[in-house]
Amino acid sequence: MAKLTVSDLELEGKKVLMRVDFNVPIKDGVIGDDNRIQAALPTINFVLDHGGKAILFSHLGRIKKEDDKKDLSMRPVAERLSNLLNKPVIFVPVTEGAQLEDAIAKMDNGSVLLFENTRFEDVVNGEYVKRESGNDPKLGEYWASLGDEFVNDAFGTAHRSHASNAGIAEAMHKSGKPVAAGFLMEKEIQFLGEAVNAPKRPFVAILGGAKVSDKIGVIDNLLDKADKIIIGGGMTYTFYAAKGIKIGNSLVEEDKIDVAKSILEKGGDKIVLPSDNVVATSFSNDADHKVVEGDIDDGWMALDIGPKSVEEFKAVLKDAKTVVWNGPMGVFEMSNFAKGTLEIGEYLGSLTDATTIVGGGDSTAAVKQLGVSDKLTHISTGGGASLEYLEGKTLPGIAAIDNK
Ligand SMILES: Nc1ncnc2c1ncn2[C@@H]1O[C@H](COP(=O)(O)OP(=O)(O)OP(=O)(O)O)[C@@H](O)[C@H]1O
Ligand SMILES: O=C(O)[C@H](O)COP(=O)(O)O
Ligand SMILES: [Mg+2]
Repeated sequence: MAKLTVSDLELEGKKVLMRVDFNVPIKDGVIGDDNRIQAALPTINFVLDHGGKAILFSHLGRIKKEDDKKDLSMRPVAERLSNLLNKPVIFVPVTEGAQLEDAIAKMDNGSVLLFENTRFEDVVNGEYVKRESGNDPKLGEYWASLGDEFVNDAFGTAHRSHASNAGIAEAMHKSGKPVAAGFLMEKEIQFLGEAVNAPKRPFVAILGGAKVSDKIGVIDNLLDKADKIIIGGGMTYTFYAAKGIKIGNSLVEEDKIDVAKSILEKGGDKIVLPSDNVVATSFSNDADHKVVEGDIDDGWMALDIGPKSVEEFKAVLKDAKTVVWNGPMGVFEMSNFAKGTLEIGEYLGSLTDATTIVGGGDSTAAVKQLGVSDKLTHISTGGGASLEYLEGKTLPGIAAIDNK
């Protein structure tokens, strides 16, 4: 069903609440890759060009304790956004209260404001209360009260039912205010929709990265859709554990080993695991490292897939007509463990006959860093969101947008 979009709204002089996904890789206040910020610019510029007041907000990282807030302020994002838009961005270092309300009241038409990380609301007075990520209706109502219209352009967060996307939308509906999709949201739905509804086959999914407990369920569901599922990166070792292969100190989610077992039983040879890995003595680029096949001894951790696995994965990908990739094959941020991700990325770039879609904050950063992003069909800003969309799930962030 067609969704209401930002171009359907009356914007002049309106306070336009905009949920964006600015959950970018960030370390010590330095942004690693700003793809997600860039991807939201068309919608932001559209609102500004039409005389709207753009009130932006996003989560950044995960906040579970007070201390997490130190490194996860939105301030560096506001600075980057200001550079990209080439105009000032009013940064408000709080998520509610008089300071925010006053700043909004003072906004001129065509100006931009970004307030602090919405997940700061997850920890209040030192307690992990999850107001944002548990979708506390009071918080959604409060944020909804700050604006006239709500534009959701945060495709990357659409699989979450949080106060800042689903909660606000519900409150807007109750008060008769419109909820529309931004251009990025619209584009992502269009692109991924084709891959879900009628994938050209063989359809191969590649799952890696580190969010094992989040994404392992997706693999289970993708079994019905994909022809092959390649597992790599940090996702691998929970599956190794399920198969009784030794994993040393590699990343593992103990309480998902049973899920991995049942996926392996159900999937049979649809599931492709790496046969060798680059293992290291510690989580550091300077650590001693070597390639091993099969068992990983105690004192070693796997940080990349090995060369044999790369060749095996390429053989599976060779005839693919649709490839969806989420999650790097190794700790690509460290040069000694980037090779698996690089080689798979380059190989995908060479598959000119296939639709190749990469999703995920770090995965996107990886293909950009490695210089292969131009050769891929679509770079999605969604990680978990693109996967759940591909599974055919209804995403709460999308469901909450008004139909036309
Ligand atoms: N073997 C491994 N051990 C530990 N971490 C790994 C391993 N392989 C990859 N990673 C890490 O996984 C992280 C990325 O995983 P993640 O699931 O966040 O992917 P993503 O593309 O960012 O998706 P999303 O947008 O859902 O977060 C990287 O920081 C990378 O270093
Ligand atoms: O990076 C993502 O996938 C989204 O921004 C959601 O973040 P989350 O996995 O921390 O909820
Ligand atoms: Mg990530």
